[in-house]
Amino acid sequence: MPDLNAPAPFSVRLRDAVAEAGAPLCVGLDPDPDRLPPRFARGGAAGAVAFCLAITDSTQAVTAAYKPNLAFFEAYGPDGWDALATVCDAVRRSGRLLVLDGKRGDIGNTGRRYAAALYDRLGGDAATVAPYMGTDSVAPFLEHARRCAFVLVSTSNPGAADLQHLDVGGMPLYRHAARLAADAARDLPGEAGFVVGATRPQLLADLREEHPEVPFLVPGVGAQGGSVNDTLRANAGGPILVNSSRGILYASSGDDFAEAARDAAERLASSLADSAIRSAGSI
Ligand SMILES: O=C(O)c1cc(=O)[nH]c(=O)n1[C@@H]1O[C@H](COP(=O)(O)O)[C@@H](O)[C@H]1O
Repeated sequence: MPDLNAPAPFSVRLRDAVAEAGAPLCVGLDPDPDRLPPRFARGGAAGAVAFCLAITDSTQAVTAAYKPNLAFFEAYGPDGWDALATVCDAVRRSGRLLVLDGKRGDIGNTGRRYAAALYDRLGGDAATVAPYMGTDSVAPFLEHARRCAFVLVSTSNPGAADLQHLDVGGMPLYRHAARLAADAARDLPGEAGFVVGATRPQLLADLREEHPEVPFLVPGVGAQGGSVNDTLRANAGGPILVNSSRGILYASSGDDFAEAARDAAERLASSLADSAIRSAGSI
């Protein structure tokens, strides 16, 4: 008998979350003490929690997923773990997808503990995973049914070119990373997704052509300069989450920060929705 209470596969939940939000918007939760409004910055880890909860409250109507970046919580020390757990609870209660961005990747038995922390303890629907230790380092994140391992395939930063774009046996290394993740997921219960930066839309288009059904997590719009239009055109209608962190979180540093974040999220969501319609028309 199927368990009717079990959550649906990640791809199904992604499709539903995007339909409910009206756009494939992922809001990154990167509470940076140097950027928080002063009254939150003074509050340490508790200030970061209060700030993130104000952001999730004000943006959730148009948001399909939230992506806490673990670095911004871990930097608070032991209190940071509690802060992260509180923010994760709030996201789960909101019904939005929870993507945990820790960029993990290690030998198998260590990887399994990372996966237990992110999926079982914190309740993440997905986690970001670094693939450069190979298949056995990605596999622990694919052993959990209904979860998605977003593998760092083609990242948004300038240094992506240092290794990921190198020609390896007639094909750039990032395409090997994508195939490795997709192949590993075939024999395991979890799903593989790819992190693909918005800053290089041609690479996104190439990956989408080869992997039409794979969910993409796309950071790099807004503060890093990637274009929403180019991203959605290159994506050709595939499953996608487009992340913005600083462009939403720090839209204002004043007392109106939550309203400013809501306005920024609404603007980005509506430009994502418009671009998706335009690119569907041009196919
Ligand atoms: O895995 C990620 O989320 C990620 C991958 C990547 O290639 N580039 C990238 O910027 N990120 C993360 O996405 C977020 C981008 O933040 P903003 O540039 O402020 O929108 C940060 O949390 C980064 O760590």
